[in-house]
Amino acid sequence: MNVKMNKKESKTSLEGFKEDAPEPQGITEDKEQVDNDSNEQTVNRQPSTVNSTTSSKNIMWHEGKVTYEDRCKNLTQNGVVVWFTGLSGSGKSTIAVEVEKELLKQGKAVYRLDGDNVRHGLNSDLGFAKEDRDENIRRIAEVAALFKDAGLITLASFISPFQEMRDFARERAGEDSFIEIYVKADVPTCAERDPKGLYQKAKQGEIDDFTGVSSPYETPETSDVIIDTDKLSIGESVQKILEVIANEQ
Ligand SMILES: Nc1ncnc2c1ncn2[C@@H]1O[C@H](COP(=O)(O)OS(=O)(=O)O)[C@@H](OP(=O)(O)O)[C@H]1O
Ligand SMILES: Nc1ncnc2c1ncn2[C@@H]1O[C@H](COP(=O)(O)OP(=O)(O)O)[C@@H](O)[C@H]1O
Repeated sequence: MNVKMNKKESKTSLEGFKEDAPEPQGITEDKEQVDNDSNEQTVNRQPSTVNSTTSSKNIMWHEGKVTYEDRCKNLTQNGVVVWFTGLSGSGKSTIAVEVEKELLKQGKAVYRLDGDNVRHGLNSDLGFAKEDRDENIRRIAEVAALFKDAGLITLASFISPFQEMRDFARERAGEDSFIEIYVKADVPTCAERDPKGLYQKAKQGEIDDFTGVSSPYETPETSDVIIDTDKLSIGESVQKILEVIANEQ
């Protein structure tokens, strides 16, 4: 197994650093950021594959002795975030559940994050207005990036209707550790499937801000894979995604 470096992470993590900041040593990135805006000259240390977004000057990274690469070696796999986006009813959860089952059979360390499930706990305080959806995806993007840093194949299925937040999730995981899958099915198809009866409720005005009906879905511009569930069976979709994941390992 070849543990992969993350090109975009390397680039991003250098941004904003002083010119005399130390260069990365070996495969583990360990950089120091000296904050000159603060009287106290705070030093922020950043880990191998998680880049800081904190605006606080008094938060310091506590370096561990186990790296991302160490974890990947133990697990004999690379961490990756597989991000499923699409309308409600497009098939995100159905496909992700099958992909998870197949990866587990292959002996992979895999974990699935799902919109409905996460909204029962971590994000139970959030609704479906744009700012709530953005915060929902921001938190999930951070969680998924941490799971990836733990070395897991992380499946995330969320409507994630806004391009900006999908890009944020990609940036947090790192370009080389993120696969965006557009689970494509149009509103009429999803409304006909209506597995939870939500389109019916939305059309009757019982649900506000329902994606595709009264809230926008921005068609993905940068998906790595498009799965057209109008054309592909569940089995065909699962096989296609397993092949893409295998290429990342
Ligand atoms: N107003 C509205 N719009 C869209 N979806 C709604 C809404 N209200 C409840 N639900 C249910 O919530 C699930 C989507 O949650 P997500 O966290 O994936 O949404 S988002 O990414 O923040 O847009 C979604 O799950 P999926 O059908 O699996 O996509 C719905 O079951
Ligand atoms: N080719 C297909 N791929 C995925 N789901 C499909 C397909 N054809 C029909 N379906 C059905 O569509 C529904 C998709 O629901 P779900 O997986 O909950 O979607 P989402 O998670 O995107 O809201 C399920 O009832 C599933 O059986």
